[in-house]
Amino acid sequence: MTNKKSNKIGNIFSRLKNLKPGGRVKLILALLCFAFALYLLISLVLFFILGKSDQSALHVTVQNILSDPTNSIHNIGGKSGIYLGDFLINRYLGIASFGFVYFFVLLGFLALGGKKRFLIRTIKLFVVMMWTSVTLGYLFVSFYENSNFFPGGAYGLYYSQWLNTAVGKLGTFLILTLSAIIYMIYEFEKFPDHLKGFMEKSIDFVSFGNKKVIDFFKSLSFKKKIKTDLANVVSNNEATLAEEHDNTENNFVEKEEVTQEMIKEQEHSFPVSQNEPIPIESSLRESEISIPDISSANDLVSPTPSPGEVVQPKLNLEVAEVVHEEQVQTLERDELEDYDPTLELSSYKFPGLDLLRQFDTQSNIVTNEELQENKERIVETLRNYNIEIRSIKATTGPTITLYEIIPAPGVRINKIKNLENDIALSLAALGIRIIAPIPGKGTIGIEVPNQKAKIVSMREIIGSKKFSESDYELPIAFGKTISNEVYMVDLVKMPHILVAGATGQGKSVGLNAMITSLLYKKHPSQLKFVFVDPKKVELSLYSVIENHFLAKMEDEEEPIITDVQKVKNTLNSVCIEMDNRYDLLKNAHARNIKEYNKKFIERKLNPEKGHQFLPYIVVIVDEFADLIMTAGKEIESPIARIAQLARAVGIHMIIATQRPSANIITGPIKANFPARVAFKVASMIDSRTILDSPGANQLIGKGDMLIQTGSEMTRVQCAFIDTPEVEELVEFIGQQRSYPTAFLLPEYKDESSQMSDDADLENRDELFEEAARLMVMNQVGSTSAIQRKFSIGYNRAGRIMDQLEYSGVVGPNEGSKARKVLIPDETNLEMLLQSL
Ligand SMILES: Nc1ncnc2c1ncn2[C@@H]1O[C@H](COP(=O)(O)OP(=O)(O)OP(=O)(O)O)[C@@H](O)[C@H]1O
Repeated sequence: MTNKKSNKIGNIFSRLKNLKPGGRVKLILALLCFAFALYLLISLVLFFILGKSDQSALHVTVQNILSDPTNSIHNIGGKSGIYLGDFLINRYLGIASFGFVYFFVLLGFLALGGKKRFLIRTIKLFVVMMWTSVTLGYLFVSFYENSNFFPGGAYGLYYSQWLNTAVGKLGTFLILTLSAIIYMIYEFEKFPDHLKGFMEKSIDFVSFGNKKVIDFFKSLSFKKKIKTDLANVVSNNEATLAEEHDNTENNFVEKEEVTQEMIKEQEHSFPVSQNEPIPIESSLRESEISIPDISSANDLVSPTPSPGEVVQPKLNLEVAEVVHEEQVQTLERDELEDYDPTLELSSYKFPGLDLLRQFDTQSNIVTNEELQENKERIVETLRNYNIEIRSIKATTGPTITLYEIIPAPGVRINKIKNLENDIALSLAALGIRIIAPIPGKGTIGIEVPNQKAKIVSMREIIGSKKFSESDYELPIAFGKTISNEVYMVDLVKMPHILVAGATGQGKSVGLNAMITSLLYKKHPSQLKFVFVDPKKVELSLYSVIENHFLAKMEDEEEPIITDVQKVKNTLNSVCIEMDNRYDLLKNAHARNIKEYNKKFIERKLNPEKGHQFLPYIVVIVDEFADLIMTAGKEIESPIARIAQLARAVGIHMIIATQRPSANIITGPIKANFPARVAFKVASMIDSRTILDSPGANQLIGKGDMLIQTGSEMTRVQCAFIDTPEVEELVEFIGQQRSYPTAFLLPEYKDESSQMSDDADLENRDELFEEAARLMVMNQVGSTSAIQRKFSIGYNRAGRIMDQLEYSGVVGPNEGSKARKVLIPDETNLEMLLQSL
């Protein structure tokens, strides 16, 4: 070990020997500066301490320093020391002259290449020295008379007195204080850094571990050799002070890009570990704070030095206090605020009640006479048929009055029911309906139209507490019941509505009322309509709210779809939207749109994975009969599909027809539209088609309607909203800031263009072969079987089926029957597949 150490020392000297001439000059200059700084420091300090006893020497001049060899001087700096002390302290800047020591230290560093900020530091140093000198001259004038040393020097005294004469004592005081404050403000932030830098440099300077020296060595040309030394130093982990320089040097060699500033940063951030071996940079740092033996990190006890070994000065290891980071109870995160779907149109203003018309409702009140008259006639007619009644009660509605009677015991209900026409005759009124019994009441109801019907305005419905406070997802307010209650439903629960009524009975007004209630409650981000209007006039009003509330296919120009072919495409596109939404719901593990949107709002779903806030889509089809008559199954199939499945994904339908005949309202449609709304229809058969019971044929028109939800049937007077009101409403919405486009529905390829794709067996669907095997195995050609088995959408399954047909696996479409499978077994199928 001793040999190793002496080798290392030998290396240092051999390196010094190899210094280039330029390097040597720098080193010599630096050493001269440091030596002079030290000499000056000692001389100045001793001038203070021994100044009195060296009084005689105060008359030393530069000439007699060398010529007079007598040495009666105590200052170990000799005559020169005394001269310097006297000159700098008394005749020049006073105590501030100590700054010259620092100046020579800086010069030394400059010689070693530490050019950085030399000039600034020097300027600052002289400013501070001058200020100190003047201030001390100002404060300690008396010293100049009684003492052998002048605190501010002659310079300080001269300028303080010059200031006194110029601005007076107070002015001088203010100037000196103010300049000190200004300097402190400038320096305050940097002061700790400066102090630290100064301390480090001083320590480095004293301990020979100075970075400038290291830099100096670094710039020399003996890197290779030092690298080898480093390997030894690190592996043995027992470096001497000199070896640390090797380490340091080598570290610099390997990381030549590392700047001095970076080293400083590492110095702050380097972790202290007592168990792990100290990495190279650690040894560098420790060397810089003058801890010579880096092995002490693992082994703090130094071995007893053997003869010839260089004994290192024993240094205390200062262990930094362990910092205990404050702990928190819970992890605080910047929680993202909930997503607000309305944000994009946050300035959207909901329409106000003032857009709707107020009707005079007072003049149409049913009078008492009318009620009495009607009561008498009912009682009389029944008596004519020997039917006695125990009590009769009238409830006046907007269009009709309900007379509830309780017959005498023993009267057969059917008997009263059969008297419908007779009562109508005696009352000379149309639209009498007998409800026998009224469900859940045990009474028989006779609905008699009022002489003057009262118009139920949309305004009173929208303005009702029930509507405004409703928390329905998709509230639809229809109008008022017989008992004058606002009748409203949640479309989400319906989930689709079938509307029928003969022409002129209030169907269009009814549709407008439904749309209006939704427009009054929903923000454009929450609801989109798909309007299908083959009559082209009824729903065209709504085109002005295209970019707010409408949905359409991208390549579709008209927002209201009127062309039958386009209706077909749009409905199929809604089917695709439905399939897409199901995929999204499945990925989000949500059972319905409400859950899905809740998750999205709470930012639990990643938009980058295709998730988005899903608005409700309400498809409104006016004149459904026209469509079915022209396009038949092509319209019926997507409508039935949407009606069957779309509820959970927020797609709802309201379809209206003038002709509620059995060939229009077919089984699949009826089965999937449990909510029916009937305006007056032409015949009892029509009423049965729409409501599965008579009644709609007995209505009085003008918005008088029957609403059937499940088994419940309610007679309602539809709210009235006329065209100008609707125009004003949509105008109000339309003029507001909107989305750039309508809500875009997915692209749907028309079947005729699809046929070429489907027929193209080169581009067979990847599920084609598996689907073919499924068909052959089951011997049933069913599209829905493909859908179910492979969990794919209707359109894709249909395409696969077309490809199967084209390749001869299954036969052509046979309507409601399943297709024939043309391949008898799997062996034949495999042969066919190979030949394709
Ligand atoms: N709720 C209502 N209250 C009062 N009057 C109404 C109401 N609904 C409709 N009417 C009256 O009936 C007329 C016809 O209504 P509407 O246009 O809605 O009938 P429709 O069934 O749509 O007819 P079509 O099928 O021929 O378009 C209206 O102009 C209006 O005068």
